Amino acid sequence: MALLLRSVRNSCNFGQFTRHLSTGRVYRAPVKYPNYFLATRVLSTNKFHTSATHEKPSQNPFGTSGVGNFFAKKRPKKGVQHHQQVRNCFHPGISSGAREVFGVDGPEVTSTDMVKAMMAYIWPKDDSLVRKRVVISLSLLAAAKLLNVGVPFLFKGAVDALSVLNVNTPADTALTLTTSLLIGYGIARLGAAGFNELRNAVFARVAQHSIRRIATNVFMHLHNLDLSFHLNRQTGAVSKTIDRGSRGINFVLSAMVFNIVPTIFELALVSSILGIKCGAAFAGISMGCVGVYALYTLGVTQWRTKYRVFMNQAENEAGNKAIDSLINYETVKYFNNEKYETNQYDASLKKYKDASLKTSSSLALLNFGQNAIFSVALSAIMVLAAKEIAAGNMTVGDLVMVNGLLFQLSIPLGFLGSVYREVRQALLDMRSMFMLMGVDSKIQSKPSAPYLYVDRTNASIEFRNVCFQYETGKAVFDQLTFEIPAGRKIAFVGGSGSGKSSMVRLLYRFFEPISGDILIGGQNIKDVDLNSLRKAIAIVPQDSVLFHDTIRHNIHYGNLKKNQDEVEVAAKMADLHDSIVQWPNGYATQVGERGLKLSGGEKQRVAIARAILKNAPILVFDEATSSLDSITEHNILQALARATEGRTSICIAHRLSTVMDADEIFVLENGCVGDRGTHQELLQKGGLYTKLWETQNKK
Ligand SMILES: Nc1ncnc2c1ncn2[C@@H]1O[C@H](COP(=O)(O)OP(=O)(O)OP(=O)(O)O)[C@@H](O)[C@H]1O
Repeated sequence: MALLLRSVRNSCNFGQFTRHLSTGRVYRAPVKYPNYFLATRVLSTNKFHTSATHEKPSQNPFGTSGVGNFFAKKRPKKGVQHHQQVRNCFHPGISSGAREVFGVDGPEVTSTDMVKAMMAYIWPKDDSLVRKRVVISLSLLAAAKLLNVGVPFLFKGAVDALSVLNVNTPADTALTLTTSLLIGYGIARLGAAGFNELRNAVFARVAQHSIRRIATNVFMHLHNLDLSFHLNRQTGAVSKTIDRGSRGINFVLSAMVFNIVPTIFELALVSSILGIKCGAAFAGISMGCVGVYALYTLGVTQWRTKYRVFMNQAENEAGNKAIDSLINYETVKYFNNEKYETNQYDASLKKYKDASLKTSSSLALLNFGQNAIFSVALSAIMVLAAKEIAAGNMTVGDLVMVNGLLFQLSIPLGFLGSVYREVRQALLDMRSMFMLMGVDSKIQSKPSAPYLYVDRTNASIEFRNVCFQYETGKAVFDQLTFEIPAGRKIAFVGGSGSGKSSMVRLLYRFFEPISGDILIGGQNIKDVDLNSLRKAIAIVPQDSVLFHDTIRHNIHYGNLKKNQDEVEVAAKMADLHDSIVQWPNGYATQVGERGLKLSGGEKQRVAIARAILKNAPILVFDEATSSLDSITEHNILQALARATEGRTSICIAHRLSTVMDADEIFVLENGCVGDRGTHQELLQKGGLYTKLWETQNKK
């Protein structure tokens, strides 16, 4: 049964799966995500809404999700500068938004900040090729728009030429003129379409390039954030934020360059032409229509925005619930809580549904209002034109031209309305992502911090009066003081929660002590380069979580510069090689998400091999052999004894028999080292160590 449960659980990739399982909101182009809808329908409860509640997908020419780019393997070096550029665009200030989404404080981000930040990507100072492409795209766009505006004029000419056919122009001349004008009309339309498509193709490269850089920067930023951020955040919310944010950027980039700016240009051009050719009344009506249309769209969209915010929050909540529940699949089953989990998930889906329904009904109001404004303006202009024709001031061709111009105007105007809606929504989606970019890492290397050069000869460790707490009023360490000379093997024992793992976190500088100092090789770890500090330590953590990749990759991860032979040597030292070669796929065996396809003992041995491969002067084993049977443990302890020879090592253990041979054993008690000595010395002292030993060895 356990095997069956594990195999079901192993067959799912949570990243992919939860994306399918999320609340079904696809920002654009649902056709591209057929599985997504299938999955939402199958897995969601009956109350689940359908895609009909979403706004219509718009013509996003760059329909790919930013997630693919987000995990792009190659990181452009220039991105580092951009990362800084983007971060510099934000004004610091505490935001409740960042706390809601990520559980941490972060800067508030305005739409102007985001547009500025994006401009740094779309017009990069350090990449002339991208800038050239932007210029070419804009030139193509201008050419397409000019041809487009010319189309109604050519048509007017053709109609007027036909209407004078029987008056005073010879038939042949009129027909030739009409034919030429109609050919010109066809060429203009074709040219406009051709330039538009070319512009799309050129700009696609700019957009994809920018999105990749932004996504890479967000990813890099996430890795630079403190452990405390990652302990507070929920994976579902962060991944949704990045997913929506990257797609938002995609949309805003194309909308800004190709819809908003050119449409305003086209509106101004058409209104001026109407004014010049047909008189002030025509221009007045058309400009009035544009003004009322814009005001109405802005006002209603502003009002609708809150529903989108609710939708995002509810979607994050549902995503988190789904991930949490599915990650704990076995626990849910052990306690028969499937119904409870489903109800919890359904409750968050209901919130999403309610917000989503409000979004769609408000959209209907917006669409209707926009159509009403345009229809009234169109009718007024046509009545005016009819009067002018009757008075002999305009020709039928003029009427056709006015009609053509207005219809031509209605397309970008309608599109501008929907683009504005989408842009507002995309900006909201991006806001969370940029807020994430604004969250600062408190633990960083000081500028020009020296590299920590330590080797086996000088890798001593010292804690001097270290006080530390995760939460106010709950001290973990109170004046913790000890010294480990280079090359010594020290064991840390103590009750559960006495702070053994926290001590290692401080050593890695994942957290800062409130007071006191930690020194490695005589250098305060606060003052040295953070990377060099972490390079000096290899750890087998308490929970050995692996990557969803092959066993070879997971061992190799310890030091990517090592070759495959060295990977196998490390596996041999960790007593794992013989097992691996017996598996059908050997070193190419996939370990499953978080190593779920391996047993606890196998995972632990992969983690040991990985730490051995890192070949650092300081080794930390945090309950490294707790999941092993006695024989394997014995073999590994011998291998570890060889691996730790000459290195400074810290062994954290509950099973005291595994640390008896340590040079010295430190007993953590009440936030400091209560007792220290060799195994025999501690037994003679009769303190906590003796109690633990006697309890463990009771027959
Ligand atoms: N991120 C955190 N936020 C708040 N408290 C924490 C956090 N991590 C650990 N703690 C608390 O700090 C104390 C020390 O935890 P730590 O994991 O260091 O103990 P430990 O000695 O390694 O325990 P064990 O032997 O059970 O693994 C515990 O009371 C724990 O609840």
